[in-house]
Amino acid sequence: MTLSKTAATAWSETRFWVNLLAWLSKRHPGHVVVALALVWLAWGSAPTAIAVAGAFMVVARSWMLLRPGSYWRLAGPIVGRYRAQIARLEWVDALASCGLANERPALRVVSRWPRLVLRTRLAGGQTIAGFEQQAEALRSCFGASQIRVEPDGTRDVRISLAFEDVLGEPFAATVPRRVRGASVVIGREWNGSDWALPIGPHTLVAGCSGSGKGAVLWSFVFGLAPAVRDSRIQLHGIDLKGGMEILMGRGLFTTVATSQAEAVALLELLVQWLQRRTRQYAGHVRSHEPTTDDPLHVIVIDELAALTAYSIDRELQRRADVALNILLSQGRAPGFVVFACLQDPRKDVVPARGLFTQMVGLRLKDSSESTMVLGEAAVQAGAHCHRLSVDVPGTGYVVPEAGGPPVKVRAGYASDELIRETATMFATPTTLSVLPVRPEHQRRGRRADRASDNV
Ligand SMILES: Nc1ncnc2c1ncn2[C@@H]1O[C@H](COP(=O)(O)OP(=O)(O)OP(=O)(O)O)[C@@H](O)[C@H]1O
Repeated sequence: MTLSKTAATAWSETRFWVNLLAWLSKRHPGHVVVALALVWLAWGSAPTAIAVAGAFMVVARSWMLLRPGSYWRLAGPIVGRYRAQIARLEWVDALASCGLANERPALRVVSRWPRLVLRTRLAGGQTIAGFEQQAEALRSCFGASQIRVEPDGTRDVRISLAFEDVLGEPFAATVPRRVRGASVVIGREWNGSDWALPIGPHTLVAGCSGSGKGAVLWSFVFGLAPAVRDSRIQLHGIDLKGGMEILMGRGLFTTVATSQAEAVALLELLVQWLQRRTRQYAGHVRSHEPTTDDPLHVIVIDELAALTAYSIDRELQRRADVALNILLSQGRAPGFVVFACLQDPRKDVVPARGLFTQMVGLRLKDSSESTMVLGEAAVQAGAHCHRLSVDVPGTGYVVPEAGGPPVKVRAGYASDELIRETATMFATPTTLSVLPVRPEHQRRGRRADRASDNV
């Protein structure tokens, strides 16, 4: 823990005790007067009392840092009770300062710990969207680190507040023993629960350089690794940054393309497989079930723009675009899924952006980029990718597949050793090499050379 973090924690701890004292004085003034009177009477032994109190605080803090699990099991419910009381006291003022005041602002505390979950009834003229728009203001009123606003039935709104930032400290990526269900665990959500990413939809992970796209990519690949070893999933990697990222886990990939010409050959081969499978399935099967004979093909692309925008060879770029669009628009049902990472989400860089059905927004440059990736509603509801700090790589926002407000998430850290170990342990039994395509202009050049040699 850095010095600044320790100072921030100490400051928040002090604020907590001062607030608690203020609340107790408001709520139980008699008890506070008696306690102060006892302290005054015991003033003669003040040094002992101060030493005991100091020792108590040091022990409590060390316990919290060294054994957070057991500390919060004991302290959590007490802290939760206190926060619920503070929320009750501040509720009316908070609503008023956020422009959400109403005549009967009833409040129900649904749960106190580890999150404070509040429920209130919408007054006439109020909407869920109104609360969503004010989510950020409500969050700061309660001094929470995270907030989530969602409908609860038809007339109530549920506000969940988290005070500890569980995503603040990095944690290691995990490799499961088997793939369970149709999603893989990538990391943690804002409230400490698992962040599971559905496998089926085409996924676009957008984030500027150093935002931690690699962590999301490898956590996704790790989640699929057991099915890769069993041949129920085949991974195909495209890494036009010379293979620096994907070749680290080469053993997991059936094919890898590290040049534009290889990438086009690979994508066009996959389109052929897709079309063959679609013909086989026509009239019999409507959605693909992965088996060893008919595996799910997952195409993992490290920097999508290198394929669709930054190539000097226009013909190869056009062919890559066409093949990618076919995979994105027709691939889901016959079992071809694209997972791509990207630094610059502008439409002229990635024309096929709209064909991705699942977006992960990591740290981005400005609010317009956050809107491009997650949509206006998500940004209004608090998905501020452009405000994420550089100190928390791998952190971002996702919009749940089932709808609802955006969720703050963080991917587990994938070290080079873990990538290599996983690639060895779960290596695919099927590897293929792709022969790079030769663009038409090169072939024409060759033919012209041969013709001039013959003259
Ligand atoms: N989840 C994480 N937890 C802790 N550290 C992380 C996490 N993800 C990434 N990092 C660290 O952040 C740095 C940048 O990560 P990474 O290379 O994955 O970013 P990137 O978005 O892929 O960048 P680029 O586009 O430039 O390749 C690395 O030093 C990495 O160790």
